[in-house]
Amino acid sequence: MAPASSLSAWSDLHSHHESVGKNIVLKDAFKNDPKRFDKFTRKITLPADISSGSNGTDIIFDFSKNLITEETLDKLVKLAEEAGVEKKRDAMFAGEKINFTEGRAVYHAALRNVSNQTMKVDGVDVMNTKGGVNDVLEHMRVFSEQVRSGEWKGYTGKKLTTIINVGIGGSDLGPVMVTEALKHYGAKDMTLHFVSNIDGTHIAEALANSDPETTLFLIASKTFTTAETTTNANTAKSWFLEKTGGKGDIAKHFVALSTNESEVTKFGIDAANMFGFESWVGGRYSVWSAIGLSVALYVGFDNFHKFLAGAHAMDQHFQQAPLRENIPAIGGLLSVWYSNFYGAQTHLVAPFDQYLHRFPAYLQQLSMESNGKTITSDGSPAKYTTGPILFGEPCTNAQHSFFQLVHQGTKLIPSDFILAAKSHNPVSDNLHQKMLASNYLAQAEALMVGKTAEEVRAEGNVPEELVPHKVFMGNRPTTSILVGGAIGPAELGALIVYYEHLTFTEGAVWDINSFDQWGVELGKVLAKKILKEIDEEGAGSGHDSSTGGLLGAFKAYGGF
Ligand SMILES: O=P(O)(O)OC[C@H]1O[C@H](O)[C@H](O)[C@@H](O)[C@@H]1O
Repeated sequence: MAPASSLSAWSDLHSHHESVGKNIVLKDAFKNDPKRFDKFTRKITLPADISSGSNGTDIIFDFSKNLITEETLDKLVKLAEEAGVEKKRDAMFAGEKINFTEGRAVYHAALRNVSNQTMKVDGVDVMNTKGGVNDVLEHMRVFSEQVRSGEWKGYTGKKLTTIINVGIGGSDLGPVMVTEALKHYGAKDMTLHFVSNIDGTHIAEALANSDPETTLFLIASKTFTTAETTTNANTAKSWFLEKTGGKGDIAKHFVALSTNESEVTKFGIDAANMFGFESWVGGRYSVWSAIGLSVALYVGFDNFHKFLAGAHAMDQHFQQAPLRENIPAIGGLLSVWYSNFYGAQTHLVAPFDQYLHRFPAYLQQLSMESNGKTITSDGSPAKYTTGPILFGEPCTNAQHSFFQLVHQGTKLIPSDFILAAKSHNPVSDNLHQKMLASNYLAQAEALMVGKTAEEVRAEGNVPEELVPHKVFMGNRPTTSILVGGAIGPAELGALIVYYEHLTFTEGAVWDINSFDQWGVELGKVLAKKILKEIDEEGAGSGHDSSTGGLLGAFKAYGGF
């Protein structure tokens, strides 16, 4: 494929931005077109049997507060067509090796293919082959039901009620985010810990309150070679063997979620207690795989299955809807519009939902590890900016910290706001929910309409020198996502996949490989060298004076 900037739709969008885009005044656009909301809102309805309520949940994506006209959308769709977004999407769903730097298919959609359509990689049916998607799901179902019911017992015959997931990156962020988001559905007698950091504090704190007789360790690592995870896992194993006086049965208390059977067995976990997946599942897309075992244990397999089914519904939408109606494709194209034509550098995601408090952290890996790339498909550097800096925090908290910059700073920050119409906790007669919703609506409105100097003056009693400080420029774009019910497993699955395919669309337009992550390697290699040097005499070798100086100081102060 060609670099995006060589496409004719790209230059066309540049002229369109000059003549139309930069002159759009959103509040006027709404005044002039009473149908703007309808024109730019898209909806997906989840099947009733997987939705959180008794009817199928609608999820509304209101794109109308974005800096677009109908013509802009047409031109963005044209860009997607010229960039081959649909072709690339179809290649992904056909199991082609679109991860071209690693020679791998990108097939996480197979993990949530609950309608069991035929999906093949290299001619092999990945759904029904031995050890394939359906076999692993069945293994997860049986195991999670045994643990939850107490049929699976620890070495002294007790039920396992503490789950410690040891993993990092995609082997951590998905499970953490999803178990937090679905806490309402979680087993009340279960305590979960997620140990990711190599900082010994993380594992120490998790072990401090855990009882080896009732603790289950999930060692989650696609490669089973990640330094943090193998080190934390070994520390956990030593703790377990020491606390049980060597009587503890590893087979009852340790399972592995991995693609690497030989490393798993070397670690001492029986292959029978390994939940596998394939190399075509990228780490940041692995919560749908065996890596999601903590989710299945916590919320139960039926709910895990609904989570997959909600994701599948969004996959089907992405595969089938024409680009102009395609929700994730529109999300991705808007991101390109702001990044490449308005010079926006960031993307804010603010869930108005406490259960989604780790959602932005999860999306950081999804977005930035996927599209934080410079090199295009022909090996040359992109002549345009790529992946935005994604950040966020739940609201209303974020309003009281960094929203100042979003409202009055010098940067354009396209923002997504997410709200569920129904709360799982409608306390105080829904007062909290109504206040939450009023903020969700008010923030998007305030960012859009702003406040002029005349309006500030009209409020009266404002000294003239304060007027400019109280002006809000407005015209700041937001996408409002409204879940027409409560966020249950299926709704969450669909929301995640919206962002997955939004990220896919961006990468497809930018002509980069969204599925490798070479950028994380250099630091790992240097850390290995320095680790050795900490145990050797001196302050290492071949370093710049800053690194060498700090290494020496660390050794002196730390007593190494
Ligand atoms: O699951 P693992 O093989 O242990 O990998 C864990 C993580 O580490 C790597 O450095 C990658 O950047 C991530 O994409 C991955 O999710």
